[in-house]
Amino acid sequence: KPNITILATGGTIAGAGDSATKSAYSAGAVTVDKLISAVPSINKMANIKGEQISNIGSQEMNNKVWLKLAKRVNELLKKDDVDGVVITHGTDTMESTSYFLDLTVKSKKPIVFVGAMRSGSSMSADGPMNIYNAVSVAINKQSYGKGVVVVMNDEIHSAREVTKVNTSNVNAFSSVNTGKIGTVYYGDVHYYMAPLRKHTYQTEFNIEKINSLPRVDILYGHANDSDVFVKAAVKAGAKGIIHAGMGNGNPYPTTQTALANAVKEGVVVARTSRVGSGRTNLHGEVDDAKYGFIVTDNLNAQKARILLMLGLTKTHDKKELQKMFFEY
Ligand SMILES: NC(=O)C[C@H](N)C(=O)O
Repeated sequence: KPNITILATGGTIAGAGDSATKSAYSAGAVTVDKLISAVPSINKMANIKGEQISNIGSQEMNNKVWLKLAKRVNELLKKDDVDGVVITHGTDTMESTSYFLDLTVKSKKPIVFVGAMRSGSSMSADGPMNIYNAVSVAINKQSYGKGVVVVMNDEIHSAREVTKVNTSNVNAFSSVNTGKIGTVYYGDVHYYMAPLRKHTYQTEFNIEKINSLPRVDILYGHANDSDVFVKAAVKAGAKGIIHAGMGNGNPYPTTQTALANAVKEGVVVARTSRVGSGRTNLHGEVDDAKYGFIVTDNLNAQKARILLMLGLTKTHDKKELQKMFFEY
């Protein structure tokens, strides 16, 4: 039997409430052992070990946990007696943590994120089936070399592509630009696509000696916007700003001037879009060459933030950073 380690970080999948029919609950309430014992059938598929990394609602996710988790996964997957990992995680920031690991874990072995939209005490909790499916994906030979994947609601998504698209439905995840890469139905795994952008074993980012990450802020553009938040971000010490602009990443004029000034002060400004799908293209309505902006390709703001943080650990050269956005 393959050896799978389940690393628990918290989330609704580890949540508990007082009533099966009421919405109130606390995320990160039960430990990894309890999560594993709720799905005894996974012990028939694999030798399962559990580790607790954190026990938080994923809205509390932070750089410290990201670095701890990524370093631990790198360490585990180097071992001959670990064949893959499953990471239980809250759904609010699962798209960010999974992408962080996609860019920092150097292994071809399966790395599978899983969460739940209903807590363990809820009627028709989705966690146990999601965990069963996640372990099935982690032991599947076809999962090798596919980078970090997210398993939710019978679907397999690539970490780069997946985003949370619903606040409360069980069907809360979608890969809006490319579609899911596979399905998993009662443990029956089928892949249809593989990610082409660089990930995991192809990554140039090395976090082994890194204990903190550069500050990158996200600003959300809107009609009648202003320059105050750009100035505040620069003052707070941001090394990068992701601007989620209107349409094809368009900032409001006053905001655009402030962003151009931020570039002059050495801040890397990357344009993305608040639309939620599609590429933010260079030199559309914005003269990127003139202002010194770069673009995030089709990454949403929260994913672009991660790539820029990691990029800034290597270089401040805008050409090189722009290249990364076209490669990862
Ligand atoms: N469904 C969930 O997991 C939501 C929760 N707030 C979390 O992200 O931890």
